[in-house]
Amino acid sequence: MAPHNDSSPAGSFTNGFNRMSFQPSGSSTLTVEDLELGSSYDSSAMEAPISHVKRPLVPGVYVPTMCFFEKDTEDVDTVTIARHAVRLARAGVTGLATQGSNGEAVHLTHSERQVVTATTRKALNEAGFSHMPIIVGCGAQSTREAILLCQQAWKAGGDYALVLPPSYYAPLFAPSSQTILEFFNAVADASPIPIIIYNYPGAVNGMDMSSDIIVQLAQHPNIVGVKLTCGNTGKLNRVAAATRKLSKRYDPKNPDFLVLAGSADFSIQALAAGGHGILAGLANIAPKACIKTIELWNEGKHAEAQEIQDIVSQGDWTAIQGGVVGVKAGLEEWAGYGGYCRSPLPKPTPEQSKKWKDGFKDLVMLEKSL
Ligand SMILES: N[C@@H](CC=O)C(=O)O
Repeated sequence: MAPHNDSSPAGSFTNGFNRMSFQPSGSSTLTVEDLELGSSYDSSAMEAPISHVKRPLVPGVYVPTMCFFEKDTEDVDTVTIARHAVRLARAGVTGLATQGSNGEAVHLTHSERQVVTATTRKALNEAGFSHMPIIVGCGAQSTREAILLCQQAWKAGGDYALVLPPSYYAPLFAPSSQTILEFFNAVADASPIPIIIYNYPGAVNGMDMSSDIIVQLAQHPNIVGVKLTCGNTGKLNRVAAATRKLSKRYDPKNPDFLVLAGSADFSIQALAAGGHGILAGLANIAPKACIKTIELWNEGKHAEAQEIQDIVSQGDWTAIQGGVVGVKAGLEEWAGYGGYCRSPLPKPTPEQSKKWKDGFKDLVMLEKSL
């Protein structure tokens, strides 16, 4: 059994149930020509060589970062992307995820996705956070495109791939069917970076993967975690328990298979059920509050953790209702940056912006006090 932070070379970046080698080592460089983006982008992030070092996936708070756009042109705003990544890192989060739901991946071309990831990697490295892992959303409708996204994520400096099941043709197969099993196994076989399963029924035509299929997939040597946005803590408990048992030498500080709550509003519930942390959009607004909730729980200060969780859950209700538009409006109102989502997502009216601002107020006050 090899935990993630063992001293193996950057060629065996896998879970410990069944060790195999996938991760190519060395370095890669993206070029503007590769990306065919034109001249409006800051090319420095793409042209810096990206060295692929091993960044362990440990328990904690992971943030699916927002993607930012220039107000007039809707071009990717690399300056704000870099600034936001560094702000989160300085707040103490464990890792970042680009191209999650909050990162508007569905609004980006493949090239733009690489720009966002490379910009984030470069910003973290330059600010002294070169150890911090980046997870990259790589879900796609075909197995072939998902593999391509994993390869591009690796090339742009991503360490792990967050993969949703395909869903457009969902009526043709069940969420826990052989088709889904084969999809994840094929992507994991071919991906140069380890896979984290993303179970988010709301984003994929209602497809809700069962604990049985997740545990089965967890035994693939290149599948190393799950983000459960389904909010089902019973499922989370079953997956955490089964993967713990599968582990030959379970280390809670460095588990072979990381089980993450997909929303901040069930952080302590997930920890109580054997989970290892969160990968949650609300941490864009209040990273310290999310971290504090988990720290207090892990220190056994359950009443204090519950108090903070109460505020976090209320804030998350605003994020859930406002979605990516509301979270961006909250950032703009409280942190002075954020801007708008890419079209066709609507720009909030002044009344809506005030509503989202007020909805995050208690959470932001808590955040500022930490
Ligand atoms: N509510 C979720 C949305 C996606 O998983 C989050 O907090 O990130």
